[in-house]
Amino acid sequence: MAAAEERDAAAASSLAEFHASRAGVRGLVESGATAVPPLFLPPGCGRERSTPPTPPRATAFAIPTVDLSLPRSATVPLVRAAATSCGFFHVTSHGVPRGTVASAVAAVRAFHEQPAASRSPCYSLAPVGGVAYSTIPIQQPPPQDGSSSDHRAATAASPLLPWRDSLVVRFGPGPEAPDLGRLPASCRDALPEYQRSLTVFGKEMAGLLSEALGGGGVGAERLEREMQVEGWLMACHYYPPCPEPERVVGSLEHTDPSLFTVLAQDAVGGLQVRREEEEGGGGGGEWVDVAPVAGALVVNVGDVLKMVSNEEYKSVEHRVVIKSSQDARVSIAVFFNPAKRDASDLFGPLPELLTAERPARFRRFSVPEFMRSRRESGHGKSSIDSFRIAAD
Ligand SMILES: O=C(O)CCC(=O)C(=O)O
Ligand SMILES: [Fe+2]
Repeated sequence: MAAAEERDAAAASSLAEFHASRAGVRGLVESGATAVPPLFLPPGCGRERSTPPTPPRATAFAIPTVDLSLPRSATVPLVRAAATSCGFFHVTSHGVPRGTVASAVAAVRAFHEQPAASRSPCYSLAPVGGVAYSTIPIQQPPPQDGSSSDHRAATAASPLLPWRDSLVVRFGPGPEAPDLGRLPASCRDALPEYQRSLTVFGKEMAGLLSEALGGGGVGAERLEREMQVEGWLMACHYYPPCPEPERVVGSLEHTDPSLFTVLAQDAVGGLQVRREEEEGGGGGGEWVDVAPVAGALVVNVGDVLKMVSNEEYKSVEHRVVIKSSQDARVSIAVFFNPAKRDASDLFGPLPELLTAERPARFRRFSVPEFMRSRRESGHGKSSIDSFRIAAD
């Protein structure tokens, strides 16, 4: 066997061994690991190099805040300014009771911190009964030089794991509730309650994002009508403390495929967004921390809304770094996606946004087509390039 093939085979077998433990990254920490196994080291950041990557520059930048206790005449322009500039904002006075958020975050922590024997029956890379607990391998971006014709095969040959375990719960579609029977009692109560509360908040957010589009030309129900916005997919992340935090990634840089995402995070921190300097962004902007704000939820625009808004709104790259060798971090992301998912349900820039000066920048697409493109081209911002209409 050639050396490269041997390395790939060894990596594939350590990945299989890791999944077979069914205990996640937390299992490694519990077993007393003092060094990070190679599976978690991004190429160029430790596998071949002994020096750690340069940490991001500390920047005094805070994402905007939208206070929903203000009158609508004030919140709509605030949402517009935030979604068109940095694509990420904090929302306060959002109507989701503090206790509901705190109970959900505590329940997620409780799930991940129960003994391995209790959480391992849920370990699965594919959702069973709407529930999956696993360390989801990172799909790495394809090489820039186009040398790999089969990106997925290349990714499978050099697996990379995030320093994160996730409990993913799908609450819909359909009347059937997810099977939460194997989760601790705190999760069975707190997660559905949080999801119900977020559904109400998500509708309000969809209305605001809709009304803030096109400088007043699009009605508050427009997105809801077009896309039947739903918030059924909940990713409950747990980032264990890491003995070598600077060598791992909690989440590789990516954009969200959603219309928009709502994130609750505890006080540990680690989420970073890439600031884009100019329209279109060169991908070279600096990384800045989204410091946790007590009581606030984070909202970010996803790729689908970026395209539907004809790029008025920004879907910004973000990532998670591990800050601590002591504290585990918990976050809960709820993805608000279009409910219409058939190949015949086409979405594209809303016609009322299009003018001679600003013609459609994206062609129409269906959700399955969009998800396929994302699988093929990685989770970075280039995944929507295949829908872009070239400017003359
Ligand atoms: O944990 C976080 O702060 C971010 C999670 C995230 O970006 C995602 O689930 O898409
Ligand atoms: Fe994300």
